[in-house]
Amino acid sequence: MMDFYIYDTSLRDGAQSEDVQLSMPDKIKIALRLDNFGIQCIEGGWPGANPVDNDFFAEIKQYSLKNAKISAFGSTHHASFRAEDDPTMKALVASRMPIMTIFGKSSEKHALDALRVSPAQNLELIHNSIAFLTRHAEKVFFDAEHFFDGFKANKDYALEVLKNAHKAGADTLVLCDSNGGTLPSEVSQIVRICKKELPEAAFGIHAHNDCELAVANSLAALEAGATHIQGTMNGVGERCGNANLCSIIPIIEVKLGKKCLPGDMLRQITATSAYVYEVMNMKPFARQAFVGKSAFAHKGGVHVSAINRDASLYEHIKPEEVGNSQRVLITELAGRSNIVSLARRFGFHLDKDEPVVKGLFHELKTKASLGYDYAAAEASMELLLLRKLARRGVRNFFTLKSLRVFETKDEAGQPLAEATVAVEVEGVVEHTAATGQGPVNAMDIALRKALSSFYPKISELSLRDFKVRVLTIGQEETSRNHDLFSPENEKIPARNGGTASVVRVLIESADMRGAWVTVGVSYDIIEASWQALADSVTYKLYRDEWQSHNNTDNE
Ligand SMILES: CC(=O)SCCNC(=O)CCNC(=O)[C@H](O)C(C)(C)COP(=O)(O)OP(=O)(O)OC[C@H]1O[C@@H](n2cnc3c(N)ncnc32)[C@H](O)[C@@H]1OP(=O)(O)O
Ligand SMILES: CC(=O)C(=O)O
Repeated sequence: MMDFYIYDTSLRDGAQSEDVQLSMPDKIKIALRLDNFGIQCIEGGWPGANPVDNDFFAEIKQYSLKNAKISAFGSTHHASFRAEDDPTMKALVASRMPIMTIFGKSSEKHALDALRVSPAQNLELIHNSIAFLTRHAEKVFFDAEHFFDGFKANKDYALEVLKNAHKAGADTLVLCDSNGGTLPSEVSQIVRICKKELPEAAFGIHAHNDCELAVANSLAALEAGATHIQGTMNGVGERCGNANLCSIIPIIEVKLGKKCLPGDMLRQITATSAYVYEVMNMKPFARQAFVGKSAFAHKGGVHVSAINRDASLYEHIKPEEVGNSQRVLITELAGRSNIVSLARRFGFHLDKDEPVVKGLFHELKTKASLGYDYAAAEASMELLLLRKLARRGVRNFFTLKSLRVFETKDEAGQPLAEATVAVEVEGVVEHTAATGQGPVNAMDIALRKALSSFYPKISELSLRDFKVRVLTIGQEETSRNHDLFSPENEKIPARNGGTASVVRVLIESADMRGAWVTVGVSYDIIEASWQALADSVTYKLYRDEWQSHNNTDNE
């Protein structure tokens, strides 16, 4: 038995988000994943509103869901029809979904200005629509749209709407902060009054995030007695979004010690959030509470020093509880503790005072201050660490003997890039040339050609992303850092901004085992790209060798 009823509206209100457009198969994929995750009710869309939603309701019937019931959403019937003749009501019934949710106006202003019906007529629309649908669904939920604004304008009318909906047979009265402008203290107070006026009714909350308060408002309602919470995965939704279930669910389970998911499904929430982002074709929000990439990422040396002693000193819950993990970042704000922690991740137990830690600390910190973003390029950081520790066979798989890149135009005036590369592998020099779509592509093709006879698996490597960023670190900053660190520190020659700026290149590469990111920094974009490319290829070769070495050991 769950303490709270989670109602997901990602496929309906989430799809009202400006940057979300879901196909029918996308909706099915998300619904199946949310069912698996343990959501109790999934609002599929508005039957009759568009072909995708119609197809979704037809298709979802082919699946037997283990946790969720699907709800079909719509409005109260139109004033010009009787409930039984209204197209929206008919489409809801035709969907044959077990749960039907309708929204109706709970503010006089909305009845008068948006619907252009009298407040008394609005009450009739609500009553007739709910009474009609209760004959066709297992449950009917009533979304009291603009409830909090309506209550503040005319408390008696807003309460009359709820009483009317309850009398008509609505199973849950869902109080909506449709414009997202209500404060938690108001939500709390208003929900308590509603519960007092209708002690036998079940209450829900549907909050929007226009004041960044949707989660806080949902929790305020829940603490005041609401048991049904509507929200979306990752908080997607119209305007600034809906209450984020990826925050509400962990708060209910971990902070309040109540249940809203079966068993230990909470551990799946980070993966489920990522899946929904992927299907919605959205970039995940790194700083998202609980499930974001940065939710348990530690950058400051002081923090890392403390978490190495006890993670709870800077973590409010254990990341594993929500299926996330701790990350320690190596940046200009790192201390030696960051290095110790990083090394431990790769299986090396180092002491903070070991010379190798000090050396690594200086090198990583100086490079970070010069623009090498090791938080983004973890593969480059791993290579640097392993090289410094001279462990795990990170060797020079190849030595660059020469590199020439030039650009010309073909007869049609199109740009043509050509690269020639000479590399030495175990005493043998290989010299190749290639043309490409741009200088980096040409360099990439030429390098792989040169290495392919030595390392045939190089053909598995693909470059997935290439990002260039002009850095704004000033020259003064570089010299200040040189005072701070040892003289052998890498120096980047003077830069004057504009076209002489230093650039950072990040390359994301992949093979069948996964993806990795490498970095290069220089005032010369070709050199920065070369550094990132060389690290990418080295990382692939090192990982393959390490893997086959481990497999041999295990046989
Ligand atoms: C708070 C919310 O998020 S509610 C959900 C909002 N979501 C959507 O609107 C997405 C789906 N909507 C649609 O596809 C279309 O709006 C449709 C198919 C539902 C209706 O399209 P149309 O018939 O062309 O109407 P249109 O969208 O221009 O206007 C909305 C109509 O709904 C009516 N309406 C609005 N709220 C309600 C309500 N609670 N009860 C009954 N009717 C309502 C409006 O009065 C208006 O009808 P009118 O012009 O006759 O007064
Ligand atoms: C019902 C709904 O989506 C709202 O009031 O915001």
